[in-house]
Amino acid sequence: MSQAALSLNTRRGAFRVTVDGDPDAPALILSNSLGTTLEMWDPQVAALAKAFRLVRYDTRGHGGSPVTPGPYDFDGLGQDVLAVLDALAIETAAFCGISMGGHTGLWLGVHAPARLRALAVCNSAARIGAASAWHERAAAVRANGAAGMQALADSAPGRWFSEGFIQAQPAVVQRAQAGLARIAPEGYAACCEALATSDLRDSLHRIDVPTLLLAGAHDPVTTVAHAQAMQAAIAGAQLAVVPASHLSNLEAPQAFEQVVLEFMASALVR
Ligand SMILES: O=C(O)CC1=CCC(=O)O1
Repeated sequence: MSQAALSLNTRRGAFRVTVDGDPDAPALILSNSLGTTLEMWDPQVAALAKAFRLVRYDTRGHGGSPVTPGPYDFDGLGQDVLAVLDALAIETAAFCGISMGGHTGLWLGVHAPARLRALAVCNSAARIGAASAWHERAAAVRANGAAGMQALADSAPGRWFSEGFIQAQPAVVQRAQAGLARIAPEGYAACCEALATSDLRDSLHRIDVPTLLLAGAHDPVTTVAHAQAMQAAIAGAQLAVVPASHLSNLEAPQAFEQVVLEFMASALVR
């Protein structure tokens, strides 16, 4: 049973946060993907909170965190993480993020390495998608509001899950779609614009924290090849491939948890 979400006052606004696990354990902060909230991590809470002081937050523009007008950028999304850590008096933390959340982790690895003990970048890339496609998506959402979010939710299963999983686990898929339909259009659009403008490919070589790159074997968005390219650029980075599509923590929760926990255990004893 996880703790109720709280509204955490930080220097960058009031973020919706949950904190589970032993307050004296090492901190691990989890960062959600585009169009989801901290609830995306519900399947992982029991396993991860046994070993960590587990912090989850809604990324800006999502859930109960500030929906400030866009565009956003990853300097801002990364500073948000540091503000959450500061508000909780956490000096250093391990970080795990999926997709947009993983890209936020890459930004932190480049710009705030002193705050990170370990970095798990899951289903992500140093450059996610094409700028023009993100700008088009942002414009469509701003133009169509809630109906635009519903259209994105209708098309989400093919971006997020493999066909077999969609057939086998319709309740999980529908819950994720319903969550996406509830995201504020401006917050979603503003994050699309952050993705449009961020390219960390030339900065990855600066990351020197222990790094895991977790990819989904069937992910059509951020592919195994994207993870391999990041591995080639980040010294000592580990690569793991799990049998899943894009939202791998939902599609292959046990494999996801095992890979992340094994990586964190080895990284945190260094
Ligand atoms: O388009 C999607 O929903 C997939 C995705 C890209 C970045 C992200 O966080 O999710």
